[in-house]
Amino acid sequence: MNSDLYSLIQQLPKVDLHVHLDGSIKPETVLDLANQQGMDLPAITSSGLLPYLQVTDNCKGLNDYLSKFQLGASLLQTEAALERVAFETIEQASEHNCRYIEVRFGPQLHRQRGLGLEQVIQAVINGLQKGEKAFGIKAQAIVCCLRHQPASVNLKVVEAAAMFLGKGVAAVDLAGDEAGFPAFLFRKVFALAEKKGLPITIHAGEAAGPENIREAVSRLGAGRIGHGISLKQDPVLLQEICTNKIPLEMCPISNIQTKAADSWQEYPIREYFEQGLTVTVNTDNLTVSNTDLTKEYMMLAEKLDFTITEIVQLIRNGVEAAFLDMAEKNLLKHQFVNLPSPQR
Ligand SMILES: O=c1[nH]cnc2c1ncn2[C@@H]1O[C@H](CO)[C@@H](O)[C@H]1O
Ligand SMILES: [Zn+2]
Repeated sequence: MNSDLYSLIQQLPKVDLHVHLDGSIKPETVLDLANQQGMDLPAITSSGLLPYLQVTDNCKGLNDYLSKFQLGASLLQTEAALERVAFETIEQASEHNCRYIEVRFGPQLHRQRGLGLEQVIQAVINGLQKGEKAFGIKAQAIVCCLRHQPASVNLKVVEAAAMFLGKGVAAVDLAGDEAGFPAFLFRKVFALAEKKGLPITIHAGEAAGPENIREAVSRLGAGRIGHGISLKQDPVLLQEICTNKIPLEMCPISNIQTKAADSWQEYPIREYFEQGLTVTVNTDNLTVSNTDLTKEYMMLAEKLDFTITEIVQLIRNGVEAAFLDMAEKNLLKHQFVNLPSPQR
């Protein structure tokens, strides 16, 4: 590995628009929480826990990837645990000079011990706000609807998210098993989100074709798309997304692990970038994917020859795509004015 390049990338100010709380619990924190909660674990060291929390290169696909969330979620059932893990997500981001982050989670997954949706959301926001103060990072939450859950549950999630709009929640999302539950099933849910004025991002084109991306932007009101890997299969749609400046939240390391792309050579980020799409680079899941922002950009440099100038452009795209109003975005932009842009 080129360590000069690594430290240059690490030092660049960055943003992360797509990171899941429940996929980013530090293994040591899993041990600690299990200890506090009297819960049995399948291993007693943090390295022993990794196979239960993290995928390897042998990950078979998105559903295999999603199986790594069970253990962590079982420990995120109290306000204290949620607040701690939200805080630690900001702490981990700060180690890579992240200046703005949107952390997402499905509040309905954290009710096993009786918490209400609003209590879960408030606990996460509390942790994010503590992290903002401690590390000088601006943080917001994104609330996820889940594909395998009934509309009745997702509608309640949207209602709860709307109560926190402008008070820590930036947007709503749709996550989970894309191949099993296509986007058109969620029209009622996202009609409510639109009615409530919630910005919308949808995981689409990760484990299924471009029809889910089309549905997301044309029927569900998505202002951003999570991943969008299969967009290249529909050049007309690609042009529409480009013209309408709808950002793609790409997560390169996760996208290779879930087999959204079969190899780095087939990963479409460079062609999207060169065609003028608003491509952003994000982590998806710090623990499940064993990643961080520096690693993501390093892979783009090493596997796809992205230069520092190009990396800086990807970072600026992320700032542009943030779910912030004009005034807040302009404030954030101040932190990205004097970036080094030497050619490698
Ligand atoms: O890359 C992804 N694609 C689809 N769903 C995901 C991905 N990463 C995480 N989740 C899902 O989002 C839930 C809330 O955070 C997680 O529990 C997981 O099921
Ligand atoms: Zn995701």
